[in-house]
Amino acid sequence: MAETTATLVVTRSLIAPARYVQGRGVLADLGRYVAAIGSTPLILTDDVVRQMTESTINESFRQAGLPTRFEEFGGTPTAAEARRVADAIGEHGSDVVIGLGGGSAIDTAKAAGDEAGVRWVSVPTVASTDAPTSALSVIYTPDGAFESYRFYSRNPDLVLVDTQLVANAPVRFLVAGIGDALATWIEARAVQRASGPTMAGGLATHAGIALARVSWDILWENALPAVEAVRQNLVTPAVEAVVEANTLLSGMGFESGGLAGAHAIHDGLTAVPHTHHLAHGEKVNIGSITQLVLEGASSTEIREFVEFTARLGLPTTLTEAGLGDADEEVLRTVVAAATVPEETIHNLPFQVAADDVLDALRSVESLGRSVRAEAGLPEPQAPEEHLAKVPTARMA
Ligand SMILES: NC(=O)c1ccc[n+]([C@@H]2O[C@H](COP(=O)([O-])OP(=O)(O)OC[C@H]3O[C@@H](n4cnc5c(N)ncnc54)[C@H](O)[C@@H]3O)[C@@H](O)[C@H]2O)c1
Ligand SMILES: [Zn+2]
Repeated sequence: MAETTATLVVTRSLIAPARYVQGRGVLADLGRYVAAIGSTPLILTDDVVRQMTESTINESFRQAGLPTRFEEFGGTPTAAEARRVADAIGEHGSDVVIGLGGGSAIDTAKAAGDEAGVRWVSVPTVASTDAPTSALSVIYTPDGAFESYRFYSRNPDLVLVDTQLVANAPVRFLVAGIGDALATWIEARAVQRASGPTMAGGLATHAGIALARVSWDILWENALPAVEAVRQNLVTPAVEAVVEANTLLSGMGFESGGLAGAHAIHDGLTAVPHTHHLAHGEKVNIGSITQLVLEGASSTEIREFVEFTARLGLPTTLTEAGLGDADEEVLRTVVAAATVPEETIHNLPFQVAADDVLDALRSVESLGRSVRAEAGLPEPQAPEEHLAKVPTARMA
């Protein structure tokens, strides 16, 4: 006879934003969509993004009968910045907060909205990460090192992407977003093999895994032509496809499919200042290659991935990550941070030892160099000192 003790229930879960809207010029409709969510929005953004969007938003909000209030974003999603913005939400009596810009402003808006108890909306102006769709924020220390994930009970009420804005931005953002999105399938399939937990909680649904896979397929087909188009600020079907892959499919795919090695290595890379010139998706690409090596993927698969991402302009060597001449102690710091017990690297379907991760990471340098040489691509370049911490409008 069955006992009446608690049973271990295996759950599968999928979470998603309430609405996703993408299209050229769609920022002009933001007011109409936001009016369905709240009546006193607060827009969190920096000066660069405000300048390129303010007149369109003013007009859109005027037509929708919404007041326009901007709050200047401090630049890093720290706990203190989230608190400050939450206080601003309370002060102004705002009932919805809009993260406008890159992943940092968007993550801060989510954190602040959660603290203040209001709804939140993502309006990415670059397709550089899959942050806009997720129900979590990545929180950093004031020095830019990974601190923690913060999970929320819901995804954004709206994600709205204007593809013309994305196409007008420096192409490096789109390339970084492709790096972030390619990792999604590499990680989701590893989590599936391990029957590991996803970021949404529980095991992955078939839908979550399928979204991760679709994102990968779209990128192999469309990433190179999309990058070419965005160099010329063009919105082509390939650009539309890649923006959706980077933002929606990768976002839902990683959250409901699971993270593993690539993002843990990314988090580890943030622990040393050498890599701070890289965008999120660029660091993730070093993580993807490291994970492929660590899990013993076939040499053909690894080399194809390295060549494809090198052609896109993603870093594929330690040299490009600023770690070309880093001593063992620096790499050990990266690995120690990547392998702390709470890290997603432990979702891989085998025991992960720090020494194995260290060697996989070290192997990336010669691997990346030899693939580049074979493919006739130029030698990797070390970052220049003057490069900013994140890509800005100055860096095409
Ligand atoms: N929460 C999640 O699920 C998740 C997922 C992936 C990444 N992230 C986080 O996202 C952050 C990285 O985001 P990011 O790579 O977008 O960088 P970012 O948000 O730090 O910086 C973006 C920069 O681009 C500029 N910018 C924005 N739109 C522009 C445009 N159209 N033209 C020119 N410049 C423009 C901004 O002024 C800003 O300086 C990291 O904090 C990372 O942890 C979070
Ligand atoms: Zn990511």
